[in-house]
Amino acid sequence: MHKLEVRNLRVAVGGREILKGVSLSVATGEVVVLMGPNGSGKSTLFQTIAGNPRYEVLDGDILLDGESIKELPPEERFARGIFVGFQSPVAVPEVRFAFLLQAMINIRAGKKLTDPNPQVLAQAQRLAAELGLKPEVFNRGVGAGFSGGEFKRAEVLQALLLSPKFTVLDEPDSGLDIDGIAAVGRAVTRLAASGSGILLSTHYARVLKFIKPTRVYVMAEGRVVLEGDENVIRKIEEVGYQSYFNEIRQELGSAGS
Ligand SMILES: Nc1ncnc2c1ncn2[C@@H]1O[C@H](COP(=O)(O)OP(=O)(O)OP(=O)(O)O)[C@@H](O)[C@H]1O
Repeated sequence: MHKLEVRNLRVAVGGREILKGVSLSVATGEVVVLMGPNGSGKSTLFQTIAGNPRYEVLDGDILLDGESIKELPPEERFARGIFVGFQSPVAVPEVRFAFLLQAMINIRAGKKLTDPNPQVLAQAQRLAAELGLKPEVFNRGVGAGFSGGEFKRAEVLQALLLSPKFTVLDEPDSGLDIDGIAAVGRAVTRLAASGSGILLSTHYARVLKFIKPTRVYVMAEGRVVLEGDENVIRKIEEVGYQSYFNEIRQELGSAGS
């Protein structure tokens, strides 16, 4: 078993402290869901896990199997098995999507870059069909003219092809049609069953139709304020964040009085 752990992480962006001591963990085979109101810091956490240099770690740590990775460059984190799919993926139209897929496989295997090999392409085509992606995307530039939904599906395809130790997905269900949500949900479940540890953020309880979370964390204002199971997601869907937070405050208040 492998473990990815975020420990008391404080992170600043553009000189402003956004994460104010976040702790959470995910083990291989788990599906961990991260929720939280807009602006609570979920994407900041994911960017920091990926190693985006614009996100300055002020304190705390990110540990892979107990070893700090917070000083490692993004490509080294990736090579060690951490795949991060972003909320708004970046297009790189100059690079063919098929080439990117082969490059990822080679980097993970510690090999030099090569042209796409036929087996990889065949596997990618099968996965694309499952995810409802048109096969022509492989000959297009990365993200070149991709719709929002195609971008999300393409990110999940990369994860399925790589079978990373950890798959970190920022709102993989946003911008997808119903079939897309189902396809991505099935893919996430399959990734976890094959041993990848999943950390994903979402705003919607509809994901529960397709995934069974091991654990749910809720962030607010740069902190993890709640940890629980899928009932937390149902409650948020039912009453919204602020009412839920108020309810908890009241319960804590009456317990303390
Ligand atoms: N580059 C930046 N410069 C300054 N502030 C930033 C920057 N990036 C993010 N922030 C701020 O950090 C806070 C957290 O943003 P983040 O995108 O991490 O939230 P989120 O929980 O992912 O939100 P959402 O659910 O809307 O995607 C927000 O107040 C945002 O404005």
